[in-house]
Amino acid sequence: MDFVSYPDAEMMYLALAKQIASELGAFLRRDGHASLCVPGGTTPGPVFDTLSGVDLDWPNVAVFLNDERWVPESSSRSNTRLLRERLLRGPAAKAQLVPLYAPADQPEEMLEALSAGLKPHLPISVLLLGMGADMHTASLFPGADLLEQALAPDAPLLMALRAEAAGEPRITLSAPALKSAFHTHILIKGPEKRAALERAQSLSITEAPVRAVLDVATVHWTE
Ligand SMILES: O=C(O)[C@H](O)[C@@H](O)[C@H](O)[C@H](O)COP(=O)(O)O
Repeated sequence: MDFVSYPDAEMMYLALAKQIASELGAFLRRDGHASLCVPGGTTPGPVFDTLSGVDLDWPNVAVFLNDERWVPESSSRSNTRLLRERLLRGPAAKAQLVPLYAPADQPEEMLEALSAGLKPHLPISVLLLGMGADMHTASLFPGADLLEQALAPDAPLLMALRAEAAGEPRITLSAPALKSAFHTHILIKGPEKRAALERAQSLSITEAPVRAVLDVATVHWTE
């Protein structure tokens, strides 16, 4: 794991947005297309604000979430809503949004259709992840009902998971799908998450699911 500590949040958001843009740019020049997989939650908004204004060949960038809470976009809990409001604006409005939600009572009903939409965009060019203080990443929560299956090397691309800490049912990329990424960044803020990250390194992967990606990730942190 690489660990980068920044003097303040503003510098971290700017540096990370710049790095992601440059990694996407390299894929676009080489392959003509790229994919960007991003977290929801409260931390990444300012990175999205900067990234959305960067001049890139956005129509050839597929953007999708690491995971989604099973709520419609009208809910303030919707990660898709966050993406539309903070990332898919300005120049980045031309990116292709690959959905991780479709109206249905339960995520299981949509797994097949959503996986089919996602498959053409794998492996992920650039993966940005968040992490909770409980050491979950994406919706790989400690104690989730299907955690072991989602961590297994032969896990399907997308899975529906339920966990007490998660609130709603979740849909999430599985560990092997996340691990396929060419570039992996984890964005965390504050002393509690830094301590959790350190603790994660001595725990098992089911206790600290973020370990699934730690050895290939660059962690970006500030107070
Ligand atoms: O839907 C979600 O909640 C996310 O995708 C999740 O994995 C998030 O990245 C972490 O929970 C950290 O969330 P915060 O940035 O809000 O602390």
